[in-house]
Amino acid sequence: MADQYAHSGEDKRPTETPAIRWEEPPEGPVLVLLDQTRLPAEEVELVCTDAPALVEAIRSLAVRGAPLLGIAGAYGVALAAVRGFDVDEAAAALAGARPTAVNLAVGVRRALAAYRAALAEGGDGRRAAEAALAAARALHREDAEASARMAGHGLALLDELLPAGGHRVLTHCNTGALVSGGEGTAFAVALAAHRAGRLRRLWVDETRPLLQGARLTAYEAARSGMAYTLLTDNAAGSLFAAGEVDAVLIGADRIAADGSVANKVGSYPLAVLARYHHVPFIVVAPVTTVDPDTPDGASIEVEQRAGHEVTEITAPQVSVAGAGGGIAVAPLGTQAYNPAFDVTPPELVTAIVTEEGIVSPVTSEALAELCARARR
Ligand SMILES: CSC[C@H]1O[C@H](OP(=O)(O)O)[C@H](O)[C@@H]1O
Repeated sequence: MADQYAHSGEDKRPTETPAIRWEEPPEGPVLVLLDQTRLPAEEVELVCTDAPALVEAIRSLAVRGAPLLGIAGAYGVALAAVRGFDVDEAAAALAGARPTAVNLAVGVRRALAAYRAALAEGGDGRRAAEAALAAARALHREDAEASARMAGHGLALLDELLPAGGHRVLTHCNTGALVSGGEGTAFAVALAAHRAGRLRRLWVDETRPLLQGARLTAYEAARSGMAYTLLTDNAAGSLFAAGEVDAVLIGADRIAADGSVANKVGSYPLAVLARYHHVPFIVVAPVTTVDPDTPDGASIEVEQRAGHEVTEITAPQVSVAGAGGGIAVAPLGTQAYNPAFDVTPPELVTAIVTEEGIVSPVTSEALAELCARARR
């Protein structure tokens, strides 16, 4: 296929503004988020001063993506603590803001444990708040380090599995710096391949209904200078049939103990296509996304979102028209099925890449070891 959509440009930071940062202005500590619902049209920041504001930002996907949700959840606990709110109440609201990405509960749990441990050791509220903040900062740092290591492992796997020369990789949803303390998960692998001169093309699924691919991955890919092409989700099959896909790289929101992978809806059909066309289907996720306490895919709670996300087009540039704030593309009153995620069974997963290495094939023994690492 002609490279008519090749894009060349210097390798810039995906956005000038970090996805999340903790600030301590004179009026008191705040959590500053890059509002991802406004991208790619504009970089707008949300300033959260309490947990309810952060819960709303999580629910609206102003802040999103499993690893970043974990970091945000941990900072949210610290924010409640430093501002003297009820920390247990804040932690419960944050952990319950979205059900599928296990990282959110993990991040909240880490900061809450640090807070409670400081109190148990006789520390006062201020000391306990500092402990929660330190736990959030540590998770932020660890995720950035994990992202870099996953990128290295993932590129090595692509080089091992695929013929020499440029790799043509298809990805779904958004898994770059906007979901991470670093450069992301699956997108970080594509970025590493690009920087090594071994990415021939990144195929970007638009990812209906919220268009994380079209709005966010295309934005990050453009700024990186890599060759990328956007496609509708329903066009992926024809790309496989044309032999234009060498590997699929996706992220994850929860990996169950049996290796089932919950990820953005549309991931499971890609796994079936990849298997049918003998293309590696590679999941890239930090160990914090592995959930030893969820036994299998059927046990994963898949978030069901509002129907208007399907029946209306809601993008930063459009004006208000439909009930949900977008332009109605379906008759008003149309009911819609809108699962935010789907679950891919382990037998369709070629490899799971974490910061600790590559699990392939996905055997019960390898999964048991991965789960043990997740429990540490
Ligand atoms: C690697 S985390 C990114 C992950 O999160 C996305 O979901 P959402 O945009 O709803 O937060 C999607 O599942 C991505 O794979």
